[in-house]
Amino acid sequence: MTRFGFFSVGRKGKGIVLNKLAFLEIPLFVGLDRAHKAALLQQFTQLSYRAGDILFEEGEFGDSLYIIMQGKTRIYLGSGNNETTLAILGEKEYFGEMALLTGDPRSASARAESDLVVLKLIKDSFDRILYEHNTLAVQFAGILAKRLAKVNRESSRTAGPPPEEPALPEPEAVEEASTAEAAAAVRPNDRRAAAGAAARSRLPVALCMAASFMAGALLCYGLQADGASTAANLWQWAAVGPDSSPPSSLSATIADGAAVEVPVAVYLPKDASAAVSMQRGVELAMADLQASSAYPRFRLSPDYRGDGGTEELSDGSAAPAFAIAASLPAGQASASVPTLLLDGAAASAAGRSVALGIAPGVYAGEVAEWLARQSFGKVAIYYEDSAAGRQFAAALEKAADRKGILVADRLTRISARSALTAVIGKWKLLETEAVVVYDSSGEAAPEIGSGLQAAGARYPLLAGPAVPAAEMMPAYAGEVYGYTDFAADAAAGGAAAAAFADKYRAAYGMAPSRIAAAAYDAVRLIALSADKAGSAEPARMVEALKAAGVWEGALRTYNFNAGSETGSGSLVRLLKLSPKQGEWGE
Ligand SMILES: Nc1ncnc2c1ncn2[C@@H]1O[C@@H]2COP(=O)(O)O[C@H]2[C@H]1O
Repeated sequence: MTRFGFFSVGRKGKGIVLNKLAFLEIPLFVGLDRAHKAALLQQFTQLSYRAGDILFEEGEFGDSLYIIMQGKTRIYLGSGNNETTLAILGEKEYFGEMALLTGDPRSASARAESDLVVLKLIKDSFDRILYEHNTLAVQFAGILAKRLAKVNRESSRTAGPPPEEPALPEPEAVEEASTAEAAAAVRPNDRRAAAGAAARSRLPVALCMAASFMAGALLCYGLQADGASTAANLWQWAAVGPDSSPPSSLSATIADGAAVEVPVAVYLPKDASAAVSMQRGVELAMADLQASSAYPRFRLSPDYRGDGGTEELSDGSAAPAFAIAASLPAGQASASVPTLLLDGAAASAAGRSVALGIAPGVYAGEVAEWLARQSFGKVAIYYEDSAAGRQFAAALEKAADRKGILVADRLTRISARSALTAVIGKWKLLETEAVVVYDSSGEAAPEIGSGLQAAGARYPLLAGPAVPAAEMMPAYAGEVYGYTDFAADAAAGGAAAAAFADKYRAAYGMAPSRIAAAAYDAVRLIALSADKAGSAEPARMVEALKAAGVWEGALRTYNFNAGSETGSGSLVRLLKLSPKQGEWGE
């Protein structure tokens, strides 16, 4: 099987002419007149595949919708002997819409079942078309309800009820219930009931899009949540046990006189500005260590590795005693090197890894509390395209649902300003009441804020865990709130946070970001661990770090002895930007 092995690619307008009549007959476009259909046609690209070619795989980032013009497509989960077919779709049917509507990764894989010709529509065009042609939302709702009902029917046949969930009704009753849910959804007051019904479906995450502009039709989506498995993978990796043996070159203990070298692998994130911030945090800490000669028996030697940590740890350079990574380095599932994760929860990073940040799930819980206190009934989430972002979005959706708040839209990556305009149009249609942003660079909220401003929308905007600099936000006339664990953001940090912020400003002429502070802390914590352990031997350093107790850092004050820092209610700070002064306050 080849991937993307299409044998001819029709260019816009050229190959499509052949399919013009067929295009006009696609049921999805039934509500559009001929002129609109003809205009729409220009947005599509025609592609051809051979039988067996894979169009995309489960879990991938999805940026296109496909309509089948000729042939068949198999939609399936798993691979090899574990492959399960969800559907075989034929001419004039479409697939790939879920990732576009939710921003989640592909919920299933798609393979050409026969030689195949499809029309492909990229996300920007999809968002715009959905916004411009409301009737399409109703078509999507219809197909979606059918797919969901079929999945429900089949899963109730093949599996018993999952643990801790109410038993499903019989297959026929499920279909009725789906119809009832759809009917309930048409009455605006029952939208929450419908959202609850979707959330109770067998699929772990449900998304309901209220398209209230058209007779209150509601799209209820049942989707495979990726958040849970991402989190499981993350912590499985983080929980690499103390029994994995350290690199032999590191069993060095202190020799008389000379400082012991502690090689540190620094995995820079893919995002360029975050990578610069992280590197600066490391450099500042190194300079501080040298200047203060705080731990004279040890000399840290950072070794930068790029590309989001996808390089192998054992790539020929000195085996590191410790690693620092923004978040889970991909492909490091069995790393035996202890790692300080700048994101994630201290409580969840077991074994040899220690996370410095607050877990995205903890943020999500606090944000849901706040949303409930403000009496918001329906919100949209924009989250960064990372494991932490996905965890946050999934956890917020769950926590919000428990409080009767509907997450009307959940998306990641807005590729262009025009796409943002379309997204805001969608939020308006969905009657979103607030927008929650999860972004560790602090750059997304100002972007979204200025988009909202331009569109004349004034949703309260909640931004974190890196809150944007106050001076980046005043263009937005709506209310802006921040949530963070970064003491400097919260302007309530201790002496360590203030001293770090001063040093950073002096060195680089700007305020430090959250990731810079976390990287600064990470380097100092590694030096402290070696000093406490009296050794550069990884296992001993980890033990020493975990017994370090309360330690005031630049990012925040950590409690390494606490065992669990989650849910204490005091870890996450909520701030409000006062529009007149352009300042954050608690
Ligand atoms: N149970 C199903 N029946 C039919 N199509 C499905 C089913 N589940 C997923 N799909 C389609 O497969 C696609 C996989 O990628 P997306 O999640 O973007 O969008 C998905 C739907 O278009």
